[in-house]
Amino acid sequence: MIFDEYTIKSLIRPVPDFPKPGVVFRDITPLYQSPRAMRMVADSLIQRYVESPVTHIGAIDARGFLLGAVLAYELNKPLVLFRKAGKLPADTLSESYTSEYGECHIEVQRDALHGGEQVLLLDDLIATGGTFLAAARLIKQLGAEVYEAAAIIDLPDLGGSRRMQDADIPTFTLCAFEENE
Ligand SMILES: O=P(O)(O)OC[C@H]1O[C@H](OP(=O)(O)OP(=O)(O)O)[C@H](O)[C@@H]1O
Ligand SMILES: Nc1ncnc2[nH]cnc12
Repeated sequence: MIFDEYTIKSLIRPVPDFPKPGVVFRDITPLYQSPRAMRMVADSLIQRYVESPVTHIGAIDARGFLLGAVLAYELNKPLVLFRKAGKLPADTLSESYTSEYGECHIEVQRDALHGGEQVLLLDDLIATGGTFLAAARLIKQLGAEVYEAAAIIDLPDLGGSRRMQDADIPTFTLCAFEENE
């Protein structure tokens, strides 16, 4: 299906002052409720990575799991979960980061990667970049590499995509919103 940025953006709802005053929350639930739009999103990502050397899909808790599962299924790759603190059993590695709403921790199981893997990291949105950067540090600690970090939405005013560029993490997003959009 041909990607139509206008359709995708029209299905992302700005919610002022959620979850706290001053934050414009970009709500993707209308997008997930549109099979046609979700097919556009999934098809664009599948096309982009189908011939790539990606060996693993890394999906970020929680909204990134939805995209991650689709991509892992379609590309027939193992799915590695990056979860909020305290959710993963067995031996884990943890990284802390600061998001738009506060201090957080993200974890991965130590035996999820063994070294040399090329990981496609997926999430719904880049804001400060804290989450993607923390997941990228975990991937590096396990001896693997981020092939690319991909999301549906970039919020460039929050500086995340610039921080990721500064950290040499290739980044791909399907659309962007300026602060006043
Ligand atoms: O670029 P950042 O500033 O790190 O922000 C982006 C992250 O914030 C949101 O997750 P959230 O922590 O709200 O969790 P959720 O997916 O469980 O709703 C979003 O899904 C990203 O994971
Ligand atoms: N503004 C925002 N909208 C939706 N999810 C977010 N995660 C971090 N910042 C966000």
